[in-house]
Amino acid sequence: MSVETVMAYDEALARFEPVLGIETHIELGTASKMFCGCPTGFGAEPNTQVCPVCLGLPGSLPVTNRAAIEGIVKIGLALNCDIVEWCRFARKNYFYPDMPKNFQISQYDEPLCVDGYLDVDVDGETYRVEIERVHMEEDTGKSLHVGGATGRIHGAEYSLVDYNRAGIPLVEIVTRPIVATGDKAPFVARAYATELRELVRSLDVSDVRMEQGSMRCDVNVSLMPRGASEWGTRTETKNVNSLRSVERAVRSEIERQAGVLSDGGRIVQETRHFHEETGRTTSGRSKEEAQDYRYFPEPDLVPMAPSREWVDEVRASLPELPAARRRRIQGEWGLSDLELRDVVNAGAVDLIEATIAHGTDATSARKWWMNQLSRHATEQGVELAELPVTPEQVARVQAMITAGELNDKLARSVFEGVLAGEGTPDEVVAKRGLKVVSDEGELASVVDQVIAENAGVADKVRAGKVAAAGALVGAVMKATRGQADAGRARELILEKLT
Ligand SMILES: Nc1ncnc2c1ncn2[C@@H]1O[C@H](COP(=O)(O)OP(=O)(O)OP(=O)(O)O)[C@@H](O)[C@H]1O
Ligand SMILES: [Mg+2]
Ligand SMILES: [Mg+2]
Repeated sequence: MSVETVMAYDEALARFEPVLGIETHIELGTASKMFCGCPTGFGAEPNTQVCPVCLGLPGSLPVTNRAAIEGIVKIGLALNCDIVEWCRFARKNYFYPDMPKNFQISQYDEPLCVDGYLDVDVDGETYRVEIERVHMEEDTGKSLHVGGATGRIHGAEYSLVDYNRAGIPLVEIVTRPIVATGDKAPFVARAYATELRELVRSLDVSDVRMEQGSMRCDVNVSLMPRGASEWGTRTETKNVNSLRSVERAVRSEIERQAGVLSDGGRIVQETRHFHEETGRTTSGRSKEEAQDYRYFPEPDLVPMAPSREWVDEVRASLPELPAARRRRIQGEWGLSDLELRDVVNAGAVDLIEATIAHGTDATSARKWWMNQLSRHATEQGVELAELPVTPEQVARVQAMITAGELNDKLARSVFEGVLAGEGTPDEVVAKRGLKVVSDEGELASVVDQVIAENAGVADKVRAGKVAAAGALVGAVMKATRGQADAGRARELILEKLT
C-alpha cells in the first residue's frame, strides 16, 4: 500500500471546497421484524430470533409490519418530507454471507418519504441540510470473523454469522449534497447527526444508540478546487459509530483527499473504513464499476398507499420536536444561547423540566442540575440522568431551602448524602443532623458568644463600620457548622451593636 501524503486541514480548506453527503441507517425499535413476527431484542443468543421468512427459506412469504411504516412516516414528517401516495418495495440483489436471502428488501426509485430538510446550528449559524429521501428496508445479519492475523478481516481463519439482526426494520435517510460549509464542514456533519439522533429519539421510534449500531452513518466527502463548479469524486466512509467519529471522519477525508489531489493523484470512488484509534480512513470496496444490484419491484409484497387521512393522523400525533422544544424552554427559563447549549449538551433538559413540574422554579432547578450534580456526573463518568438522584428529590431539597429549613451549603451536603446512597433527602437531613438554626434563642446565644470572643471587631461595628459585621456572621456560621440562617444572624448582630 502506498503512503499517502496528508495535507494540513487549514491549507486543505484554503485550496478546496468540500461537499458532503450523509446516509444514516436507523433500526426501528418495533417489537417484531419488518416482514415476520420474530422478536428484535438486542444481545440474544445468536440465531435464536429467526424464522423461515427472515432466513429466506423457499416458500416463505413476507408481510409488512404496520408499526414500522408508522415509524418511518413519523421520521419523514419530522424531517419535513412529503409522504408519497403510492410506492413499492424493491429487491436489491447481491451476495453476502450476512444476508440469508441473497437479496435485501429495500426501496429504490420509489421511496416513501421525499424532499425534506433539517436545520442545524453551528456556532450560532443555521445550516439547512436537505433530505433527498427516507426509505424503508430491512437490516442484514452480522458476521464475526475469528482467528487469523490481527486486522485482517478477510484473512480470518473462519467466520460466524448471526442472523438475529436480519430483517429488523431499517430506515435509510439520505441527504442531498451539503455545500458551502467551508471550514465548518466537519462540525456541520456532526451537528446534523446529533440533531437527527435527537429528533428520532423524541419520536420514540428507535433507541438510536450509535455504539450498539441502531444508528449508523455513512459519510460521503468530495473536494473541488475553490472556484470550480464541478464536484469532485466522493468517497463513502462506513463504520462511523459515534458523533465524534462523524466529525473526525470528515476532517480526515478532507486532509487525505487534499493530499492526493495536490500530488496530482485522483480520488477513487470507493467505500472506506474509519478507525477510531488512528482517526484515519482506509480503503474498502471500490465502487468505480457501480455494482449492479438488479433492482426490481418486490413481487411478494403489495404496494404501499398511505391514505392522506392516516398521514394527517400520524402528523397530529407527533410530539413537540427538539428544535421547537429548545425555543420554548429558552424563553420559559430565560436562557442565553450559551446557557441553552450547556443545558442541552449536559443532557439536563428533561431533568430540569421534571424538577420544575415538581414545583421548583426554573433558575433553582437549573442551578442544581448544572452545578453540583453535573460536576458529580462528570467525575463519575456517567450521564446526568444516570445519577441516583431524581427530579422529585431535587425539588424536595429546593422546597426545604425555600421554607428556610436548609441553606445552600446544607443542601449541597444533602445531595452528597443522596448521591452516596444514604437515602432520600429527608433521611439524609435526619441522619446527618442538617438543619438551619433559626431558633431565635439558640441563635441569639451564639451571637452573644461570638461578640464576646471578638470584642475588637464588635467595637468597629459599634463605631459605625457596618462592613465589619461580615466577620462576625462568618464566626456565627463557623460556630454552628454552617447551619445558622446567615441573614437572621446578621440582623441580630446589627441589632445588638448599633
Ligand atoms: N460529489 C459528491 N460529494 C459528496 N457527496 C455526494 C456527492 N454526490 C452525491 N453525494 C451524496 O452521497 C450520498 C449518496 O447516497 P446514496 O444512498 O444516494 O447512494 P449510494 O451511496 O451510492 O448507495 P448505497 O445506499 O447503496 O450506499 C448522498 O447523501 C449524496 O447527497
Ligand atoms: Mg444509500
Ligand atoms: Mg451509500
